[in-house]
This record gives sequence, C-alpha cells and structure tokens, in this order.
Amino acid sequence: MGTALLYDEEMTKYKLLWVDPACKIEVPERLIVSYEALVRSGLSDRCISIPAREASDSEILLVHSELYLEAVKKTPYMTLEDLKEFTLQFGDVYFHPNIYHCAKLASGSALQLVDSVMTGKVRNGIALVRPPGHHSMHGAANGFCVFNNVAIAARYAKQKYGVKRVLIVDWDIHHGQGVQYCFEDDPSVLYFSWHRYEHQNFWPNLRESDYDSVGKESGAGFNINVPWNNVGMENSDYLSVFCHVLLPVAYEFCPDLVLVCAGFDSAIGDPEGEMCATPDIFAHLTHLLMNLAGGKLCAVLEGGYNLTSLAQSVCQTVQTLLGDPLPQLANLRGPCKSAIESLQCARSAHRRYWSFLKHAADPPMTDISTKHVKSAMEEEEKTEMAEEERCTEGKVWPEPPERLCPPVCSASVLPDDVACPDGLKRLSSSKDLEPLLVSKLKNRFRTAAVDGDGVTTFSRLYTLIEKLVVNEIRNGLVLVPDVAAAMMCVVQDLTSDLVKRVLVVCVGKEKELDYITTDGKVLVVQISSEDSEEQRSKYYIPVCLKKGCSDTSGFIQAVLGLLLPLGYEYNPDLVLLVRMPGSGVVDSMWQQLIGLLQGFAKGHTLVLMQVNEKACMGSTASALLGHPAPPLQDLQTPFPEDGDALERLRERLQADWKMLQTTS
Ligand SMILES: COCC(O)(O)CCCCCNCCCN
Ligand SMILES: [Zn+2]
Repeated sequence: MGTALLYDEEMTKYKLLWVDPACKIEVPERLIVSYEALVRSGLSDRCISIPAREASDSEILLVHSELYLEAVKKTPYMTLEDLKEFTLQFGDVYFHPNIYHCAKLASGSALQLVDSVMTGKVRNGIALVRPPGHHSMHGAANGFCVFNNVAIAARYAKQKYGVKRVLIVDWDIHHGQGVQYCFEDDPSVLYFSWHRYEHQNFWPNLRESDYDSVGKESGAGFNINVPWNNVGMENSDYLSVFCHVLLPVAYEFCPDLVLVCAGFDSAIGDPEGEMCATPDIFAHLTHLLMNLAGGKLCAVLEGGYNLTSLAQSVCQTVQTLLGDPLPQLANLRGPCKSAIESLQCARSAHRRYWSFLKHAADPPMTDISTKHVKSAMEEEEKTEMAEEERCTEGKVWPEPPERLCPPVCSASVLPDDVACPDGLKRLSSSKDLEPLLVSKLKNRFRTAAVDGDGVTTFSRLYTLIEKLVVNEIRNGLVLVPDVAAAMMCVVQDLTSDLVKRVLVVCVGKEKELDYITTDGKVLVVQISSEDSEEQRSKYYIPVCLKKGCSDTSGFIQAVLGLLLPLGYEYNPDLVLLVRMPGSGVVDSMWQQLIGLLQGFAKGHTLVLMQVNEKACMGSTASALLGHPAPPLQDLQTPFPEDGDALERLRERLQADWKMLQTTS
C-alpha cells in the first residue's frame, strides 16, 4: 500500500496584505518550496496524489462554532480595511479575501487524507496545507490558523469510521492549544505536544501549556505537554522524549489512527523555534510512529518558516512514509539538563495515569513550573547575551544524507528443504570460505552444526552480511541448525572493517555470552527470563523479565525505554537479531521489534533463527519487508518488579549511556 500526498496550489493564493511583524513569516513560499522539493527529489511521483477538497460546514462545525464560521464566511467580501478590523479581534493571525477558501481546502485535505487511510486506499500520507490549524479554537482564529485541520480530522475519523482511539502527535515547536482545548476532557483522543515554553515566556505564553496540564475529568492523562524551557534542543532531546514519554504511553493507548501536527519549525534554522535538531530527525520521529495503529498515519503540515530546513524536513518525512531506509543519526550525546527536567516532569505528572510510566521518578527538585515568570529586564539581558550562541537563521547544517534503497530488500539463507517466504530472495550464491575459517568453525563446534551443508550455511551467512554492509541488500533472515553457535560465529568472525559496531539483540535465554568483546565493537542486549547480575558490563546488558519474553507488556517497555535509546546512542552499522529457541516471544511483539529495529544501521537487520522455529518465518518476513506490525492488543500492566528493575537498570547504566537518562 502506498503513501498519499495532498497538495493544491490554490492554498498558496493568499498572503499578508499589510504590515504585521508577527505574521510576516507565514508566506505562500512555505508550501511552494515543500512541494517543489518533493517533485525535484522524485518523491512526489512515488506518492499517490489525492485531490484536495473543501471541508463542508458540518465538518467545520465538528470543532468550531456557528457564530465563528458565519463570521469567517463574510471575509471574502470584505474590503482591506474590514479585513484588518476583523483580524484585530484575534491574535497573531491575518485574514485575506481568499483565506476562507484556503482554510476549507486545508481542512478538507486533512479529511481526504483520513478517508484514503481509513478505506485502505493508502497506508499513510501527508497533506501540505496552509493556513495551518493547531492554534485555532472553537470560536476564534489564532496563530496563523483559521480552522483546526487536525482536530476536525480526529472528530471526523471517530464519527465516520467509528475510530475508538486517536493519537495526535504535535511536533510543531508551538503548543497547539486549540487541539488541547478541543480534547482535554476526551479520553478517546490522546494529544501529545512538545513546544518552546521558556517558563511561559514564549508565545502563546499560556500557563496551561506546561507539563501539569494533563487533561480534565475523564480526559485526565490524555493530554501530554512537554515544555522546552531552553532553545537549542537537539536530536537527542527529541528522541529521549519519544522513547521515555510519548512511545510508552502511545503503545499503552494503542490508537486506531495516528494524526501528526507536522510542524517543522522545530527544526534547525527556524526563526520561531531556534532549535538545533536536524531535518533527518523527522525521518526517525515518523518511523517511530509507523508501527502504531497498523501503520495508519496522517501527517498534516502546521508550521515551518525556514524554507530550507522546512523543505528538507518534509522530504525526510515523506521518504520514511514511503518505507525508505532511515539515515543513521550520528553522535547523539544524550539529552541536555533542561530536556531531562522537562521529560522527568512530564513522566511524573502522568505516572498515575499510565502503567508504563508507573515507576517514573518524582519531579526534579528545581520544580520548573514554579520558576517565576522572569522579569522583562532579566529576560532582555538573557536574550542579548545568548543571541550569538543560539541557533539563529544563520545556523548551517549538513544536507541530509541520501537514503538509497538497496536493489534487494530482504534476503534469506535457508536449508534447501525449507521453502522461501514470499517476498524474500533466497541467497544461494556463496563464495568458498577460506580454509582457515572452515577449520576454525569445525574445531569450534564439535557438534554437527558445521557439517557439509553447515559450512554452506555459514558461507552464505557471511556472504549475506557482506551484501548488507555494502547496501546491496537491506535486511535478511537466516535459519541455522544451532542459533547460539551461529551467533557466536557472526559476532567473533565479523572481520569486515565496514562494520565498526554490531548491535546484538538476543531474545530468549542463552548461557555463554561471555565471549562478548569489551572494546565496544559489539553491544549485546539480551531480553530473557534469566537474571545474570555478574556478567553485566557496558556492552553486555541483560534485561530480565520475570515471566520471560511472552510477557509482551514487559517486553515492549524494555524495548522502548532501554533498547531504543541504547541503539540510538550506540549507532550500529549492523543489527543482529537472534531469536533463541523457545523464547516464547509473541508474534506481534516480534514484528514490532523487527519494525522498530529498522531505525538503526540504515535498516541492515540480520535475523538469526533456529530451523525448528521456521513456523514464524512468515511474520518475520512480513516485518522485514516493511509491512506494519500488528498492534499490541490490551497490554497488561507490566510486572512491578520488572518496571522497577528497568528504572534501576537505567539509573545504573546512565553513566555510560546518556540516552537512558530520565532524571536530572
Ligand atoms: C499552527 O500554526 C503553526 C505555528 O504553530 O507555527 C503558528 C505559530 C504562530 C506564531 C505566532 N507568533 C509569531 C511571533 C513572530 N516572532
Ligand atoms: Zn509552530
């Protein structure tokens, strides 16, 4: 299934007609450069073009008042003076004779996107629209927004398709207060927003944008605010909040649909955000949401004012929606102190509502919400002093790396008598192994693991690895007689200097892992029911689940809160996923794991499985081919001792692994 792209140049046909410093950044070129970048890169041709349409009155009235709609209806016939007059009643927004038409097209585009995804015409998609939406409210325009496109889309999806739970992720750098007001008492819509806040000193300067606005009445817990109290936030800060705040809650919420308020003013170079996250971060933010709701994801453009980083960020997002390999994110240094404070506050504010946050720590001593709103003078001094080191428009960043699709997506190495799963390419070619290696293999295993066809298997395995690291193949599945032996070989004989770091994810218990090198060339994360205190080192991290890998709640909590942050910080060139026989891991969890691991090493994942587990080859192949993993249904509360152990493990490891920090 494909990716929808909605764009109509009619939405470029309105602009600011008078002088207003607050609104001058919201220009038609925002849409033009975004679409042109998609065309130039060939991405638009790979999408399914869906026409825009005007939202109807009844659709707009899902969110807005009749009074407000009737008032906006009059704007096409207003003189310039009347438009200025009309605009004065709202904040940081402007009207234009054609903006009502464009606002209906923007909302209608979001609804077209929902229709395309909910009817299965496409898997996911993006709508490039203006005016944006997330600030507009029941009876008011605000912050360049006229109708709340995403809020209307959420209500529309529930009404027309009976969607039970909608997740709205708002990665725009401003707080979408309009969305928050719309759903704050509604437990069927979970709204997550991060936003520049600076202790209420940043627009829209609302007390209710802080982390302690968790929702109201039956909506308590379904509104998550992560305030950024400093500028200059980087990729590490964004990923930490996804791993330690959003994703645990999103998986527990188990949405039927994901809507993204895709504002790109949170990218480097943007005059509004003044952040330092690079455009390729949006490839990963999108990827991390794509295994929710069976992949049903609708992204709707909100902000983004640096035309260069906006266009790059849009392309990064669309490329991920299309299923292309992800770029490697280099040198993630872990979240800054301010980001840790913010995520710690958000986690502690929500621990009473979400069992996946149950063991979150208390808020930091320096409770950031009570910091008095700095005096204007103090604020002024800070601004002047900090100006030069801030990420202003003058900031430069590298063009995102090309994300090339290997000629072969998924290959398999199987015994001759095992049929190759659909979509996988069986690897039968294999160069002869050096005699030295053969003898090493033979004398390492007295077992028959390396008999005649055993050597063939290993030679094919090594061939496959070589093809992965040169990007001829994206990922692969290997069935071997003895998976522990094979893992040892792969780990110890990886001579290719193209592979500097291998992330080994071992699912299920395996005794002898003591051969792990400590030079950092290999990082082993083992998830099993075994507790092995003694062996732990920086590069060997055993996670113990009391009930073993069949406990999906404990498993996904360990993946999101430990494996993902570790993987991002370690930044491997190859991921080896080893499924120990009898691990008991649930199929949907297994597919979620494979899906999430695709975020590392440009998707170069090698899955090692035992021949006698060939029954789960089909689902493994499906996940390797990029099909969305099935949702993890009705997750139970993770075992307290497991949740507690995970927090303790993170505390112990965070000195070595900065991305595990959740407390300041
Ligand atoms: C949903 O619209 C997208 C958006 O969130 O980016 C709108 C931001 C309005 C920012 C208003 N203050 C501008 C002050 C100028 N320095
Ligand atoms: Zn914004």
